[in-house]
Parts: sequence; C-alpha cells; structure tokens
Amino acid sequence: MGKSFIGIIGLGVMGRNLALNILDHGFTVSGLDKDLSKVVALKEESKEMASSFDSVENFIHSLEKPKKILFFVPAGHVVDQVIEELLPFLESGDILIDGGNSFFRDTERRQKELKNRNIFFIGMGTSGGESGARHGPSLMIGGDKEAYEHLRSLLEAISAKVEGEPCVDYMGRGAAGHYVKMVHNGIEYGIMELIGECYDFAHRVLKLDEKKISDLFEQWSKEELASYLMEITVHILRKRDDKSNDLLLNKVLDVARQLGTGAWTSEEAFSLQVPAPIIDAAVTMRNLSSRVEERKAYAQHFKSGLVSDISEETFSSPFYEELKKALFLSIICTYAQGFSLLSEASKRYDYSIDLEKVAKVWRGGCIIRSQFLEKIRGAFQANPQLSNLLLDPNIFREIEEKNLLGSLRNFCLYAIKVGLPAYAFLSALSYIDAFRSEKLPANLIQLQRDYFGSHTYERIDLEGTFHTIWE
Ligand SMILES: NC(=O)C1=CN([C@@H]2O[C@H](COP(=O)(O)OP(=O)(O)OC[C@H]3O[C@@H](n4cnc5c(N)ncnc54)[C@H](OP(=O)(O)O)[C@@H]3O)[C@@H](O)[C@H]2O)C=CC1
Ligand SMILES: O=C(CO)[C@H](O)[C@H](O)COP(=O)(O)O
Repeated sequence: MGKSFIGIIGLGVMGRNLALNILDHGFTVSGLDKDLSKVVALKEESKEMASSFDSVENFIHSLEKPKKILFFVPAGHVVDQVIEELLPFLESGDILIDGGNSFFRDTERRQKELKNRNIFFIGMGTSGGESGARHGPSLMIGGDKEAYEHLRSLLEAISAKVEGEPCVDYMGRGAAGHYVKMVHNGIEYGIMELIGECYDFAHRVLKLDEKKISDLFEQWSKEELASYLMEITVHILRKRDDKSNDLLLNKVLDVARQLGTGAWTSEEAFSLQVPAPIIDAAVTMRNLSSRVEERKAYAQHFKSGLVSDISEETFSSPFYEELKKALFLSIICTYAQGFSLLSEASKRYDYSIDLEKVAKVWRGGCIIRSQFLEKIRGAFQANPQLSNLLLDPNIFREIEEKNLLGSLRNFCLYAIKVGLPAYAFLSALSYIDAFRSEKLPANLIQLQRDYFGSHTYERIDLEGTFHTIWE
C-alpha cells in the first residue's frame, strides 16, 4: 500500500469531515483518533481512507515525506500531548498543522519549540463547522510560508470557492492564522448576539410569532443582510421539536455556552486598546445568560418581562424596515471592530496581515460569510492601510444614504423605553456616536488622573506634558 499524502489526528466533527473532503479531491489520507471506533467507522464510510492505526508509530509510517500531520483535537493541553506523542517519530522538515481553535499564544510557543528541531508548525484557522469541513471550509494559514507551499494545492482544492477563488490564504508569519480565526469568532459572537436581540425585539416588543419573524429574516437574507448566520436563523426559527408539538426554540434553555474564542478576542482588544464593544457585549451577554438563578430571582420583582408596553399600532411594517437597517449597521460595526483589531495586531505582532485577503477568505465557507464582505474586500483593495471600515467612502455613503444611523437610534430608543435588553445594539450605537464625536470628555479624565495620581496631561495649545498642583 502506498504512503498517504497527509495524516489527520482527531476524527471528530471536523477531522472526520475534512478527511472525507480531502479524499473526494483525490489526495490520500491516514487517520488516527484515540477512540478507535471513529477510525473504524471512517474506514467503513470511505474505502479509500488509509486506516486503521492502533498506534502513533504505524500511523506515522503510513505517511509520505515530508510528513504532513493535521490535528483536529480539542484546543489546549491535548494539542501539546499529541505533539509529545509524535515527537519521537518526527524528522527535520516535517510539517504539523493545527486546524483547531488554539489560542494564538500557544501556537507561537509551539512554533518556537518545534523550530529548534527543524519541524514546521502551521496554525490553521478553520471555519465552516461540520458542513464547511465536508464541502469546503474557509482556511486561515499562519506560520512558515515555505511549509504552506507543501500544502497549498491540497488546501486550495478542499476549501470553499467564491467565483472560482479558493477561500484559503496565507495570513502571515507566526500565529497569524489562529489570530485571524480568533477574531473571526469574535465577530461571529457579535453577529449572533445582534440577531438574537433583533429576534427578541421582534418577538417580545413587536409581538410577531416565529413564523412571521422567520419570513421577515428570510426576506432580509435576500437583501443587504444576505449571510450564512441569517440563513441558519431562518431554519432554526422554523424547526419543530421531535419530542413535542412545539417549536424546538421554545424547548431550549436560554443559556449560551462558549469555548473561549470570543472572550480571547475581547481580552486582546483590551490589551491592544482597540475598541470592540459589540464583541465585548456579546461575550458579556453569554456570561449573563448563564446566571439563570440570579435572573430568575431578579425577574420576580417585575410583573412582566418588559417595563412598559408600546401599543401594537406603533409598529406597522415600516418599522420592520427600521429594524433591518439597525441590524445591518450594527453588523457593519461588528466587522469594523474585528478588522480594526486585526489591523492593530498585524502591526504589533509583525504579522503583516493583508486585510483584503482576510475578507477574501471569509467570503465563502465560513460562519461569518456574507454579501457585505465583498464591500469590505473592496474597501481594503482601495486602501490597504484603512484603519477602520467606517472611514471607507463607499461604506460611509451607504450608511448616510440609507440613514442607517437614524434607524439604529430609533430602534435603540424603543428598546430602552420598553426595557428590552439590547446590549449589542446599544454598544453599536455608542461606538458610532463616539467615533463621530470630534470631542470626547477625555480631557476631564486626563485631569482627574492628574488630580489623584499626578499622571500629567497634554494640552491642545502647547507641546509637552503638564501637571497641575491641585491643592
Ligand atoms: N466543531 C466546529 O464547528 C469547529 C471546531 N473547531 C475546532 O476544531 C477542533 C476540533 O473540534 P471538533 O472536531 O468539533 O471536536 P470533536 O470533539 O468532535 O473531535 C475531536 C476528536 O479528537 C479526539 N482526541 C482527543 N484527544 C486525542 C488524542 N490525544 N489523540 C487523538 N485523538 C484525540 C477526540 O476523541 P474523544 O471524543 O474520544 O475525546 C475526538 O474524536 C477544536 O479545537 C475546535 O474548537 C474549529 C472550527 C469549527
Ligand atoms: O470555531 C467555531 C465556529 O467558527 C466553533 O464552532 C466554535 O466552537 C464556536 O465558538 P463557541 O463554541 O465559543 O460558540
């Protein structure tokens, strides 16, 4: 039996589907998982799959040189454990690829440790979930460019395509691939929270049922809001429970779980001092959702969930348009915050990330793919140094011409009036309002800091730093 082009360790949701995708494209694959039944099942599903390996040694020997080994195991210590197990069998020039959601600092450390042994370590951000892995994911590559060249033909073949262009590219040195994927997930958190809040408003304030909301969202997903997350939301809103007569949504606990990438994005944004309040709000709202007992106890103090009811006549169809525009602008702001973080990180960590390429690989296959990413790509094509998407003349014009800001403000006013939690929308509004403020009260903060801590301040009329003797 010939040697395999690539080996995959971890044949769960992602590894299994990616293996099948790779096989479909004519590349040979060996698979390994600590759960042997997964290896056997995959071999049964695809006769071309080279398995079943009951030991790392046999698995390694089934691979052609340089050995290319892709991991899809849980992020964290398991990745280190897998590397430890492989090390005795690796040779100079071998290439390890971590396709999981690893923390970028871990990837940097692994790259340094393995470089001493002349082993390449690629951090590959992977998006698209189960179906993306099977039919075409979006792939964000970081690490040694030469090592990427060994994988390029395979990754271009298996990735999603948009107008013939593969949704895979080299993002930059070091952990750039995992960094871009982390920010992708931060944006994913933001958009999911916004869609959730929009649904909540439509349901609890406009008093629309799920059928009507799903029809509305379906219509929107054929317009400016065309995106994967809108599409799946339409399906979710229509899904019936197989254990009762009800909708599945009505049977599901209102606690949003998380594996950490959204919080990492927020922590990074704080660390690099890049404002990303919608992503912060999305993480906070997931955290708040998990405080079930506290929420229940506090809710006892109020007769109804909403502070006041607004008569239904207030909300005729034209208001639905306001809601759509508010969501659209807030989603634009979420992308703006993510790209702004990438722009800063690229400089700080010397990744040299090409933001146009990021938009290109996110247009297809990934969870945050949307029609709007074409405009984002255009913005970075026109100005690769653009520091914030809101400054792009075309995006600015669209916001102005459609009066998106007016709609967002109107939506937020109603949400506040009735007491509906809309933290992500309110964060989007504050973000824009702060950005369009030539003057902020930060002069007062400068003086407060100087007052209590002698931290000094800058003046608008004189160069240098100043301190006032306050008492
Ligand atoms: N699911 C998704 O939509 C996406 C996931 N990711 C990331 O991809 C990675 C994998 O995710 P996913 O496929 O969902 O996870 P799964 O849990 O479905 O699969 C992981 C597999 O790795 C196996 N495994 C665990 N430890 C070892 C080990 N030491 N040696 C060999 N195999 C091992 C697990 O076996 P066992 O179950 O017996 O522990 C399991 O079969 C994660 O980092 C995840 O965050 C990235 C993008 C999307
Ligand atoms: O990477 C992904 C999608 O892009 C994974 O599905 C990830 O698990 C999503 O994050 P979380 O589990 O925290 O919601």
